[in-house]
Amino acid sequence: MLKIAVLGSSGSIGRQTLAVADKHKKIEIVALAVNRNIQLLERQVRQLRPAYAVVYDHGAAVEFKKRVSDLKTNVLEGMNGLEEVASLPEVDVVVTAVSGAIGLKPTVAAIKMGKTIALANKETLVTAGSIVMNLAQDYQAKIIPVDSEHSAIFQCLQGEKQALDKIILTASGGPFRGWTKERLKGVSPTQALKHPNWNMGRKISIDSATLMNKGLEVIEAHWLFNVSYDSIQVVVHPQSIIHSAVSFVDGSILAHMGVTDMRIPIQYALSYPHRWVGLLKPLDLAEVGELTFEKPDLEGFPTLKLAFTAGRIGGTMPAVLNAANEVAVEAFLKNEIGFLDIAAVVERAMEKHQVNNNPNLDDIFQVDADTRESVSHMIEAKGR
Ligand SMILES: NC(=O)C1=CN([C@@H]2O[C@H](COP(=O)(O)OP(=O)(O)OC[C@H]3O[C@@H](n4cnc5c(N)ncnc54)[C@H](OP(=O)(O)O)[C@@H]3O)[C@@H](O)[C@H]2O)C=CC1
Ligand SMILES: CC(=O)[C@@H](O)[C@H](O)COP(=O)(O)O
Ligand SMILES: [Mn+2]
Repeated sequence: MLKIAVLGSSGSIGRQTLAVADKHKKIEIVALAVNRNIQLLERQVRQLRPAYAVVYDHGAAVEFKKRVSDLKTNVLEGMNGLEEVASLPEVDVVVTAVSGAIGLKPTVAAIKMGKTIALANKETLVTAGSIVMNLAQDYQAKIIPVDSEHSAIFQCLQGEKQALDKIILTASGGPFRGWTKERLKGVSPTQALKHPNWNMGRKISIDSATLMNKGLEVIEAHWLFNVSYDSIQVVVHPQSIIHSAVSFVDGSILAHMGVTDMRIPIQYALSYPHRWVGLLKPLDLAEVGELTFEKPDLEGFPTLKLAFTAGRIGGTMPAVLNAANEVAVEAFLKNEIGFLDIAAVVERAMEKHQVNNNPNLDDIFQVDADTRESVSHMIEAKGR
């Protein structure tokens, strides 16, 4: 049996992970964790009977403990709870499927116990990529990407990493591909949440609309595959059939294709280095028809350029990019700022930041907290 802990079990990736586990009876769920969606967590716990359930939010945890007092499940709360289940000796794989840099601490806890991490939470690598990858090496913890592009690249590179020349990261272009800046000014959260190809959580959907998702993925790819930023090319591919590609030194390009369903990369992260029979009807290329490619619009969607800049500067700068973006996306979703303000706020936070080139984890947490505070003030002042 493969014993797993799912951090973020009520979310898009978390629910799809449980669907994969349900199909493959060789997976046992040891722990589930959410922030505050205790309605869904209760259903999951009653069905799956994990040994542990974590509710991050204190008030929701108190209520949840009452609701499941008839069960043997140990209910934990807060960051300690997340770190505890990520470190359990009986857990083989920790699926990090929480949204945002909150995923960093439990991922580090899991790494320090030498666990295998099925990593969906890209913000962890954006915020502290160097530290996380070094720790993984020191503690011999494996990080298997879940993000569709990185799973694609990981699969293309099996056995051939030495001959890699370039990573070709595909981007759908989001719901506003081809829109002018003028048109983008007035877009609403409802419009921005409508991704053309994927059904995802709210934060990543907004990131896809601004192209920040691709920027975060560039930094994620840099750390996962140890490639320079000059060797990462972003190509807009509106059909999202090619999930990414790699170009080798001899000029050959290997691409990974599949239907737009995250259960495939989630399953691969759990089955690696093997392949299990899939849950879905495979892609029918004859039905796909056309695959098209174009250059990203860096003027209309400046977040991608900002992410390349933050990645190249390195040190604490990517943590600033990420924290500022998380706060700005939240504010956009609450209609406190406009769509184009997201990039403007991130750019301003980066301009104000004094980079620490060699941060430790405490420095990263401090920069993350300071950026959130200063960006919140920036947004408040804008609203006045
Ligand atoms: N969705 C997708 O297709 C893809 C997602 N990813 C990445 O995967 C991650 C998850 O995305 P997605 O599933 O879409 O996000 P969702 O918003 O759908 O789900 C987020 C999950 O994280 C939980 N969570 C948030 N904060 C905490 C916390 N402090 N403690 C415990 N749990 C917490 C939420 O709990 P609650 O419900 O209680 O708030 C929820 O279960 C992100 O980093 C995203 O970028 C990557 C590729 C594809
Ligand atoms: C499913 C997945 O991995 C998402 O990150 C997806 O790639 C978002 O699509 P775009 O950011 O390319 O629009
Ligand atoms: Mn992705």
